[in-house]
Amino acid sequence: MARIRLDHIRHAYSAELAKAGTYALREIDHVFEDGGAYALLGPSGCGKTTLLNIISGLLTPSEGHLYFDRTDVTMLTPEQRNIAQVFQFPVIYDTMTVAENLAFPLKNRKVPAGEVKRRVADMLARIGLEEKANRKARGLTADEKQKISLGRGLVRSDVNAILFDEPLTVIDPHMKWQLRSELKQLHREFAMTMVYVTHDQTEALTFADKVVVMYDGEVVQIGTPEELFERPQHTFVGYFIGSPGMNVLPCTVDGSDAIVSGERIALPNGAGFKRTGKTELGIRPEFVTLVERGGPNAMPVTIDKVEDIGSERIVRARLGDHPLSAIIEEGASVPSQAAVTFAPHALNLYADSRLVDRSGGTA
Ligand SMILES: Nc1ncnc2c1ncn2[C@@H]1O[C@H](COP(=O)(O)OP(=O)(O)OP(=O)(O)O)[C@@H](O)[C@H]1O
Repeated sequence: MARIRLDHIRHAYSAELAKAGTYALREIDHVFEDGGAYALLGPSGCGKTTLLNIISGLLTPSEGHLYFDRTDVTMLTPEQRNIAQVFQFPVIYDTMTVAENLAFPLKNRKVPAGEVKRRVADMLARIGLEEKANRKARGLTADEKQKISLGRGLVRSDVNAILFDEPLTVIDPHMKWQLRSELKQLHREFAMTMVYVTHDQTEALTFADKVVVMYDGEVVQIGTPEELFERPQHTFVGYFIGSPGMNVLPCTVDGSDAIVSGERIALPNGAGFKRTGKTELGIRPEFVTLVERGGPNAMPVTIDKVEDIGSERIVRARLGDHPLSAIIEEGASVPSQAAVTFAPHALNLYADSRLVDRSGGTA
């Protein structure tokens, strides 16, 4: 498999759009390591499919270069790039049997018959279609057809990468989990380079080693699920990952304190910096504690509502004029004169939406 390097890639869908400065991808300069499982995650229109299509060769970028290992593949066709693709909807041959569909990409590449038989049998078991191996694909459900598509994508071992574009959309919800586990297992066994587009955070966080969060035509962070949770590099990542997302509170900075609605909050790293742009303090609801007013560092809040979500409750409150969510345990009491404290280690400071690092600069 291959290491994929995106070298200063930009893309506008027409010369007019480029002239107007409207780029679907504004600047992508990243490396996807050989054997890594990456999920491209972001809201509708952020550029995930555009980026995937540039990797597959369905689109040529307006600017920049794409490398598979050391080979510049920017101008190569999808066939020349030797990749496997799985799309949102099934792409299979209806007149072939399930087994013939799986064997097709292998026979095309002149894989010896014994090897084809072994790999097809293995894949049939993984996608749970052994009993339908000799049935024509035509009569199968959409769900089963998409499993064949997945199988066809995964059956080859000689590809540079396997690209998935929202492949589980048509799959029944209870099967999704099983197929995701199967993908993960295959990735572990064969260390395939996988790039998986989704707008579903659960799907991204359970599938990928590294999640590539995209926002408005840019990659705002590439990180493990833990990194995205603990240190969102951009306020969008904090807001998009987690349920509810990170609280983002407008603030000013005075020395090593942040000031939110007149409340002074000591920053953990004492990051003192002078800046005239927008500054915000990020704190996840998991690290906001509800307390009685009057205690040390307690900041008074107004509670709007408390939502039950099974084993926990979400408290929707306001700190001054700013909405603030806290997660508390199911049985925990909500003080009538409520205030909050923030766990110091979980405070993140942002300048113009980017995380301020320990030296006071932005990521
Ligand atoms: N063929 C096209 N012509 C012009 N603009 C396009 C074309 N395809 C996509 N775009 C625009 O490019 C931007 C990125 O689109 P893209 O489909 O890559 O986003 P996405 O993150 O995959 O969204 P979704 O999750 O809805 O598929 C959007 O603003 C979209 O309107």
